[in-house]
Amino acid sequence: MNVRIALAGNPNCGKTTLFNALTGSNQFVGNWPGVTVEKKEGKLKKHDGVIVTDLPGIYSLSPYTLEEVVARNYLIGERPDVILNIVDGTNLERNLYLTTQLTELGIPVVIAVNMMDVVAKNGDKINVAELSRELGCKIVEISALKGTGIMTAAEEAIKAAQNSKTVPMHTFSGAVEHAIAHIEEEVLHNMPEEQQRWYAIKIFERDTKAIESLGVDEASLAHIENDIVAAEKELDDDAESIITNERYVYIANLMKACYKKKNAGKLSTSDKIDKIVTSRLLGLPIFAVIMFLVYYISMVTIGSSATDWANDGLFGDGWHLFGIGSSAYGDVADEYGEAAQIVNGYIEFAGEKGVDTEELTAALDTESEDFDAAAAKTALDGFVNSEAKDLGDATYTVVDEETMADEEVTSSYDDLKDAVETYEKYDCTEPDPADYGVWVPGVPVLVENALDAANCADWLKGLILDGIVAGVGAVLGFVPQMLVLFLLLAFLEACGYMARIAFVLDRVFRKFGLSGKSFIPMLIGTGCGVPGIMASRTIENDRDRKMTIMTTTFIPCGAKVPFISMVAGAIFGGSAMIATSAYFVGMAAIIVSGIMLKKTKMFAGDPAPFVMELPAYHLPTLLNVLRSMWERGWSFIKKAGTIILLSTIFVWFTTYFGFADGHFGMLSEEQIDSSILAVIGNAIAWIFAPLGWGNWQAAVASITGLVAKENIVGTLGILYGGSGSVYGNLAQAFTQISGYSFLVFNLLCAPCFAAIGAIKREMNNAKWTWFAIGYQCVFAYVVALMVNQFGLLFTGSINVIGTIAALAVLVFIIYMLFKPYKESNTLKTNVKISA
Ligand SMILES: Nc1nc2c(ncn2[C@@H]2O[C@H](COP(=O)(O)OP(=O)(O)OP(=O)(O)O)[C@@H](O)[C@H]2O)c(=O)[nH]1
Ligand SMILES: [Mg+2]
Repeated sequence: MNVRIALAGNPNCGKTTLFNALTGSNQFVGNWPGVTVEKKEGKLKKHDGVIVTDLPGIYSLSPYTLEEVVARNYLIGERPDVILNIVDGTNLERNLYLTTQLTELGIPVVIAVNMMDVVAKNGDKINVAELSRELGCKIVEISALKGTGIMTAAEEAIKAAQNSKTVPMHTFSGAVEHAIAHIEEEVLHNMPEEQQRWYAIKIFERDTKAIESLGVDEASLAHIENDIVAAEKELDDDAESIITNERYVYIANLMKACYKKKNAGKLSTSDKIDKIVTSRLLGLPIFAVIMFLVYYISMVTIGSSATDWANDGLFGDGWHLFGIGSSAYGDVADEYGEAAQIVNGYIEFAGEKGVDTEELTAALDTESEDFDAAAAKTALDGFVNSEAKDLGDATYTVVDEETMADEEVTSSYDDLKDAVETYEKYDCTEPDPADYGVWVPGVPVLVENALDAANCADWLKGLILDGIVAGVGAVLGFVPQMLVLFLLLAFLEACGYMARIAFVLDRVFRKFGLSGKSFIPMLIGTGCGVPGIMASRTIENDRDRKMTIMTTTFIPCGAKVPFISMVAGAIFGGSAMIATSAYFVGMAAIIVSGIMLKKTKMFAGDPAPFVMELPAYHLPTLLNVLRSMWERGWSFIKKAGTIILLSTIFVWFTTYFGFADGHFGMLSEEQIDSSILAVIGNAIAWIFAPLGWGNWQAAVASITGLVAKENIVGTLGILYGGSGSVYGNLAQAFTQISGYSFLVFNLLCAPCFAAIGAIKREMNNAKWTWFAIGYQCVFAYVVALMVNQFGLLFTGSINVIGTIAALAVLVFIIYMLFKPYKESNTLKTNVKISA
């Protein structure tokens, strides 16, 4: 027995929630219309041979947007065995409009009235028995969220598929029915009887698609037209409006008979919240504050401490279990570190002054095999009591660990004596973190020990440690931060606030050629650009949609976050401003591109009205929020285990192998400049020289970023790993200006291959795809050029040609921004306005 159940209903009525509950799938659920944009199939739990299909939401069977076409084509073209019509019980009147159409298709229909938990809480009453009798189909009350009634609904659907027909109970007024009967007789008599009515009504509405698909001939059409015109005359309206209006009148009567609202006329809580949140005055400021909080919490407070743990602890030297002992150890380590710095500085200074310090240095070397604390103390005491006495103040250089900057320090003889005392207190040995609480070694340490124990070959050890662990670890280190970000976004989505933002932002977005609905693709794009680009399907207007596809990936996606954090940490001392500014740069890029592109011929067209329903606010379930957080986070982790792993292995091999000293082989740290990768990088680095970072490492990282943006971090991690910390080496390789230019370029340029694929699919046109990618790359290049050149200008090191080029670009952009443009006030295409 094979049964295909289709879940059909208005957007945001809970189809996907029900689908997940029935099939055990994990499809995305969000509290706004248009979450599902493709049909999804799943097997019904505990029932063999029953396939459930989740469809995008539709308001009617006359589709406006792309994803509505998907749903309609499935219902009409593939004809499922039964339709399970999900109806939002809190929005009965509007939802039943679709129901009246579904019952005409000649496919058995079972209605599931969803959100019954909310209906009950509001104290509203639905007379299900009466409604079922009026509509002619079985009705089940359910709550997809709580899981009540859902199996009953599915089982009723299976029963209906096997042995019942749904006969539309609703009839139109006499003249219309007369015309419909004629149409059925004239052109549809060859069709199975139950399917005739739906097509007859469509032909009555003069639906060109239906007429074309049936291939109705001219003569019959002319014949039918007489009946239609007669009905139009009698009812004094056009055919399509007659049908729409009569459906609404019918539903209004149904509602009177079957629905009792408890607090009729009063504002609901959602309405009250919306009065503030979407108000003209407060809407935008509230949005700004909430977004700031989201990024502050995830990037600065919780997120960054979690990320520090992951980077320095889990994928670093190690960490204290539960953090116990880490502050005690921190104090001790600081005390020892300061003392050691003075002691070493003094010895270095003495060496410069001609004192023979060789023996002393050897005695203090804790790495050496015959290190002995007592001997070290004796040697040091000897130094303090004789040679050091005559030296006076010592001046020496210290290298700052974070910034790698050199610093001149002067210490007196008394400082030395104090320092030596402290130093000897620790037996001239760096304190061991394991003495303070439970010390868990980091992954690299564990792996290194294991490899040493296994007597692993040097090159393999290098590949595993410097290649795989360093590269993949650098990416995974950012998982905690991203999970916090995704958690907060999932909450905002699920409670219903995101839909409000689309509404609030529409007033702003409209000014630069986008729709408020473009916000949702961009928002989803903060997680990953691929679903972000796909979400643009809900935008009705073709121009708005293309523009959204082109600009969505300007917003930093999850994969770009690690590299933004890396630039901020290494080059800008960990400033939170950098991460925040990346989102502003992304936003600004969208705005500027929108305004400029809108004025080109390609994007000229009709303005589109904003139509979107605002879902009721509700407190999301913890499970749903966690699920959506995990979905996004998991895809990030999965990528680290596959594509990023392969890329890091590739980067490692090409980094450590190459031609040096006349033969091909493995290179030492100092010879990296002759590696295969360096040769490739050097060949293209000149392109980026005007942007301030014409070094081969950065060029290579930008290229590997096209495979997956996480690779930028992994690649830089390997290329700048060498001796010293990655951050320190990066700080030396970039200035703040060139670092920011590097960030801006990689933020705005073409997205990863997966997202390019999504652009191609959604544009469905090679020319547009290339235009989009080309535009993104050129735009990224010129913005980075301006950052670098104007930055240099302000710091006084001018490059004449570069500055002129940057100025020319700036002038062009300003010209495009202020070039007069008038969007037509009238619509050029015909738009139907229905009730
Ligand atoms: N209170 C309550 N909320 C529900 C119920 N069913 C679904 N929801 C919520 O309604 C919102 C929309 O759910 P989805 O399953 O994404 O709706 P959909 O019909 O698939 O929406 P589209 O894919 O946009 O057409 C989510 O926030 C759900 O948590 C229910 O029975 N009770
Ligand atoms: Mg859905």
